Amino acid sequence: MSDVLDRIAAYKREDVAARKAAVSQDAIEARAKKASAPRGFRAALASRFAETGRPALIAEIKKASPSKGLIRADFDPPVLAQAYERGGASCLSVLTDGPSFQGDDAHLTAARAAVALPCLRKDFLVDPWQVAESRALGADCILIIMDMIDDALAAELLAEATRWGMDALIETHDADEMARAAKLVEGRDDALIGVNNRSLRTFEVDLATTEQLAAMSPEGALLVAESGLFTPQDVARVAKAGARALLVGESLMRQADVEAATRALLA
Ligand SMILES: O=C(O)c1ccccc1NCC(=O)[C@H](O)[C@H](O)COP(=O)(O)O
Repeated sequence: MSDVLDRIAAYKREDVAARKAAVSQDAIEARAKKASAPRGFRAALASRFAETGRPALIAEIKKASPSKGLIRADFDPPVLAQAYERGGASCLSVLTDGPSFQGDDAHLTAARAAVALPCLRKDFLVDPWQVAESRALGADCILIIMDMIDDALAAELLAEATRWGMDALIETHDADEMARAAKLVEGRDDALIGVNNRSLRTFEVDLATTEQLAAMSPEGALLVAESGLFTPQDVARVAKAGARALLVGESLMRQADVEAATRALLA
């Protein structure tokens, strides 16, 4: 039986085929060219880390997930984006996948318009066409999930992101994926490598994943610890392992006062 990640990949391929049939490559590129200029996503994380010596926060706008179901009923992306910005986030991550996360492309455009922060389009990319689509929506960074695609497609997505002036967060979860990611960014000085503490196949979360993989992260890459971060102690643990940025969704999304919770997590 296929697991969640395989099911997501399957429906994404169908969805993208339908989107491409409706909007050609030329048409999506014309839209991408009209989008507001990319905001430096990696640069924002690097400069916050350089200023404070502490990991910078990528705060996630996440309504629901396959592992947790509904996370936040009172869900207003621009209001949440502003609370995150006031609370000290350096960047946003906005889920745009509908079937599994109750996300929407409009969440990204509305959140980005409400703040000055760079935004990651948090979605499952299985076709280079989606990179231009992401830029057309205003995204400043895309996500490349190594577990979901082969090396050739990962290289194409990364090249497309670079062509559009966007950053790419390259997500890994085990040693093999980290080795593939390191090869992918060989010779680059702008790598942004994520370690997801959650298995996207079993949903098991373990912060030891960051501790184990950090040492394998290529030199010069900015390391992002993703998922399962709830307390300042969790933050200190992944920082000690070498994380220079954090990607946090659920623990902040569950709080009534998102701005205060963001401040408290970073305190
Ligand atoms: O969150 C899930 O259940 C999930 C399931 C399948 C694929 C991806 C999934 N999440 C994406 C993420 O990586 C997280 O949204 C992100 O790292 C924030 O995690 P958290 O702080 O634990 O909400």
